[in-house]
Amino acid sequence: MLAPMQGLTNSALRRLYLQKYQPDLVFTEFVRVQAQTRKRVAKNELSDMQDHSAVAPLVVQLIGNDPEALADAALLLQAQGIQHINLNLGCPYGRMTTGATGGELLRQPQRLALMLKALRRVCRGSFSVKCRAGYEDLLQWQSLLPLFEESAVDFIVLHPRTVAQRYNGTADHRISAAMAAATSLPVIANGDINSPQAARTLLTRTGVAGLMIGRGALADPMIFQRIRGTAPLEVDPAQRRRDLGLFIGDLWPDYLQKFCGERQALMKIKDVLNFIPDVDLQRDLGKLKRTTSGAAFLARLQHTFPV
Ligand SMILES: Cc1cc2nc3c(=O)[nH]c(=O)nc-3n(C[C@H](O)[C@H](O)[C@H](O)COP(=O)(O)O)c2cc1C
Repeated sequence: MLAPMQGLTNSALRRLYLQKYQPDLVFTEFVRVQAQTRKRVAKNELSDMQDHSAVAPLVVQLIGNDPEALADAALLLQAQGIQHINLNLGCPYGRMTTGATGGELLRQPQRLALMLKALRRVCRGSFSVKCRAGYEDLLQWQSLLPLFEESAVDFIVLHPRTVAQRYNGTADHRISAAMAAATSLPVIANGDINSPQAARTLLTRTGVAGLMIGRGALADPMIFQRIRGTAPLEVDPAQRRRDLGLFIGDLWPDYLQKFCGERQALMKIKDVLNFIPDVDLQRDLGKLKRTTSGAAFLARLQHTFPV
């Protein structure tokens, strides 16, 4: 499944992945649930959800801390046809002004239990959580697991770093294996899955039910197909350029349509380019990122990443 990534996995990017790269499931960026207003979810966030859910399941990820507001938001989304809800328990950049959210909630198990209960009560489709292994302690998941089991979540996405670690160090998938062995709930492993080979090893060695891939799927959109064996495991540098040229070229018209104006679309597509890590492509990607108009962007793309 394609991971939720704020600022990146908007409806245009998700649509392209579903049409061409076929993850089994896509997530929205996190959707902030407002406890202070009766609306609960901002209008622009709602409009970003109304598309492709017929092609593959769309999971809407909520972030918030108020049980009642979260339940209201889930009801509102379900009334709009959304069937799958996920709760963010991993974001390390909580907004403290409106109370602890995301990964911070791992420090508030009592509140968390109320939130899980409230959401489970109203979610008629799947209700899942996405969490870190712990706040500061990589073993905290052991005390969180009974909470997830009691509230009968449908699956757990585990990113086995602590919240305090943010993105430092590496995701320790021995923890994913340990969690999968400790519960009958499906555990989805997430974090640092950057190659189809690593993905396959994880699937065979850890007993997890599935994989969620974020940055690795931006670096190589075909990773889902490579894992399944419907695309080659490896490609030569010329093919790599062609694949990226196609990916970026397909994304551009959708971004132009989604974002107001060329400037905004350019800014947004450059955010995607930042996640392509190939050392030998950085010079050409740098030139692409320095373009200042749509025409220049396209000309440079066709010149350096011909398809
Ligand atoms: C730019 C960016 C934005 C992210 N936004 C979210 C988000 O909205 N919700 C969430 O649960 N995780 C978010 N994450 C975390 C990813 O979903 C994922 O857990 C993390 O990147 C580890 O997986 P990966 O190594 O496959 O990227 C974000 C990560 C990045 C890099």
